[in-house]
Amino acid sequence: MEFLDLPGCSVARGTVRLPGSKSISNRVLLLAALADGVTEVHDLLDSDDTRHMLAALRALGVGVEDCGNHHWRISGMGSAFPVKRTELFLGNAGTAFRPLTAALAFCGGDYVLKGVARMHERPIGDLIDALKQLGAQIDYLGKPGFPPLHIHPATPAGDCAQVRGNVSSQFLTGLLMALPLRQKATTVEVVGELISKPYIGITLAMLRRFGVAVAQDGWASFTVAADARYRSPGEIHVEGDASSASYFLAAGAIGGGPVRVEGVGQDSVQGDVRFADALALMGAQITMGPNWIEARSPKEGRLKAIDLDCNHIPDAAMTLAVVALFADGVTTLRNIASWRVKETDRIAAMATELRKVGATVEEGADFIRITPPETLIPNAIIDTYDDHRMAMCLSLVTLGGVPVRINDPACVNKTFPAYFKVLAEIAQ
Ligand SMILES: O=C(O)C1=C[C@@H](OP(=O)(O)O)[C@@H](O)[C@H](O)C1
Ligand SMILES: C=C(OP(=O)(O)O)C(=O)O
Repeated sequence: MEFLDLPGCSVARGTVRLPGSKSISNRVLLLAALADGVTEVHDLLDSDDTRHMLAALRALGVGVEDCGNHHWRISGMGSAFPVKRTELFLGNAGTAFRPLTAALAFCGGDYVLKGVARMHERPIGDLIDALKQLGAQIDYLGKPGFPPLHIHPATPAGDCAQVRGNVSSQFLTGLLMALPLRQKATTVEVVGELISKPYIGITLAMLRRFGVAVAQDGWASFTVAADARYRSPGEIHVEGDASSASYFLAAGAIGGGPVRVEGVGQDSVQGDVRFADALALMGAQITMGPNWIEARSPKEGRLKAIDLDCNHIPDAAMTLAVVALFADGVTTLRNIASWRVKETDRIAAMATELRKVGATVEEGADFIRITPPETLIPNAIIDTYDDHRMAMCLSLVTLGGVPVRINDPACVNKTFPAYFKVLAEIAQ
């Protein structure tokens, strides 16, 4: 489908059972593949990003069985893959590309890793530099610092590496996931600022579930012991996706509500549940249980603009940019430089598309500032830049009662193939 015409609506109400978390699904799949024993994975996300990870694991010789109803059985290989030479295509899945690069660097084989054109523009140099300090042998097949990559067997090397954390936390995540494969005590030190910290929290939580403890000195240094080894937890349940939850919570905050999302709540390991705090700051009524969150419009009056450092919620913060259209005042979202190196340059893309519906938007290297229009411009034709979050975020404009055309709606397949169907169930 080339485009999807969404009708204007004004009320959002209902309950949404969330699809599985992308971040947790892809971590669990790789750790289960590298563990001793069989792992029964429940509630796995079914989307392009997880399909790329599953296809890669199959190509590497891992036993991967679809038991139906989002239940997968992964037969762990115990620290190495049987297939020693293959080429993997990982689409635009950062959570597959970066951790697989790190893990395969220590698996003693020859591997070529490729992605879509945009993946070949997304930086990976800081990860490769750190892996090389640990003996990894990796060649760039295109532009230095970017995929595609050719990975060769590692050579013996030292026990400490430094990694820069200010471009993507996925580099540190990849390293942490790979360290137990070295069977040698190894320390990784973070040089300078570390962005998107809650994702490191997800990584550490998943490593713990698979039997690996990481000794931590704040966010500055991480050590994995020589005898660390992944062990299957037997069964594991994937939480609902907290970033996907943001669209429905925003809908509840804009369109009256209540909208309840089920699958994430106050017990979640995902940093993006903190999106609910940002909505509360804007005046939305938020309630939370262990594994659900509910959002309604403010008790009185309209939503209010905010000025917020969004470094801890880089993905869900995009949703705030659209909520800003419905808030009184000027909203500024800060410390979001990483938006520029994701599925597209998200600061530029968001600015362009919000202007189409009448907003005044200022952008800087690491911020976006949005002044809502008096009235939204109807029938905007929204471009989505092959970015699932652009499509999902901009669909919320319809809650202002204006129809919107979304170009290339299928880009939501990256993390949430059923998104528009679910939105139609709660938005009237
Ligand atoms: O580790 C993860 O699962 C992710 C980390 C974040 O990336 P950065 O660390 O590049 O901000 C986030 O944007 C991405 O969608 C998922
Ligand atoms: C940045 C994202 O994806 P990736 O995991 O490919 O980095 C995202 O889903 O918003």
